Amino acid sequence: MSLLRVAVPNKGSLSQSASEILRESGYRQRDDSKQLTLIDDENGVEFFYLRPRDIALYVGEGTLDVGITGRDLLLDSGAQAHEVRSLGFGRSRFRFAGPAGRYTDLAELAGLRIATSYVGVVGAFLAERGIEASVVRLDGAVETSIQLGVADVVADVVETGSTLRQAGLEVFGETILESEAVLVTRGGAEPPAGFEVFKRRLDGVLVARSYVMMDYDIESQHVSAAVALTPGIESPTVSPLHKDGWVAVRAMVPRAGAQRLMDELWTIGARGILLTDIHACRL
Ligand SMILES: Nc1ncnc2c1ncn2[C@@H]1O[C@H](COP(=O)(O)OP(=O)(O)OP(=O)(O)O)[C@@H](O)[C@H]1O
Ligand SMILES: O=P(O)(O)OC[C@H]1O[C@H](OP(=O)(O)OP(=O)(O)O)[C@H](O)[C@@H]1O
Ligand SMILES: [Mg+2]
Repeated sequence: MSLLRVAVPNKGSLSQSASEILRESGYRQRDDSKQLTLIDDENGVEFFYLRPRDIALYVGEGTLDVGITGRDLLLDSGAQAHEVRSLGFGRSRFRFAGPAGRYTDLAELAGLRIATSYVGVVGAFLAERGIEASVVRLDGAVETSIQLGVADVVADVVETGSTLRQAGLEVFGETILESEAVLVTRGGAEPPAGFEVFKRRLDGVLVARSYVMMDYDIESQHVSAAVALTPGIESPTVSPLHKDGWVAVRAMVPRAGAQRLMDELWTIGARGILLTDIHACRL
């Protein structure tokens, strides 16, 4: 059987979380950050640890079947790879920034020097708006380029904003793009063998991360009100209790807001309300 070839970020912000979700999905992952490839025979997958910036290119060329990278890096690459689903980690925004208080509107970019590591994203944005500006390509630490006189503004990934603040810079104009880690495959091609199982495993972990299992007991007369609050994914399980007139209800509920839901259930008479983590699932 041929192995599914999967690209995983070897360094940077996405690397650890990418390996984590793969581990939770039941795949082997490297223990040594210098390891370049790893074969997980039992699961029919070979992992290639690559720079996240290069991953869309390998997948777009069809050299590798699937990759985990950032949406911003995928768009920047211009590769023939496409986003299959977002993975919920490595969230950031791509923004323009300049000296605090200097600029307010992206129309002011005309004629300026813009430092960035994302030449593709910035070039496409300027072309779309018909703004003429020069782009200075840097590998990293772009925030320092203004102070050093090689650029007037920067376009970069912003997460907490603390790097910008430290450099005395401030974002201006609207957000260019919202990024997070994404799963990519080759655009327009048939999904490779083994991909459906791989994707279903990751989907299972993502659902398990965003849902919890809720159990409670309630008098039968209140069960429809309670079930309206906890409809579950398909439908909640309602089982009889030994105590007459009472039932036990079990349903998956979104993790966010689960505490509020417990308060509401209590108010309508539910008791013995329990929340438990789900580790994986297939829905
Ligand atoms: N705080 C962050 N800084 C940089 N990139 C981030 C951050 N949070 C999420 N990301 C995402 O990580 C990807 C950048 O990958 P990259 O390999 O450049 O990592 P990095 O965190 O910049 O690490 P390094 O600069 O050490 O290589 C992008 O998709 C970006 O949106
Ligand atoms: O908004 P923040 O939370 O401060 O994060 C954003 C900063 O983090 C990244 O830099 P990184 O540490 O990857 O260094 P680099 O510029 O050398 O890539 C990114 O390029 C920003 O500079
Ligand atoms: Mg970086």
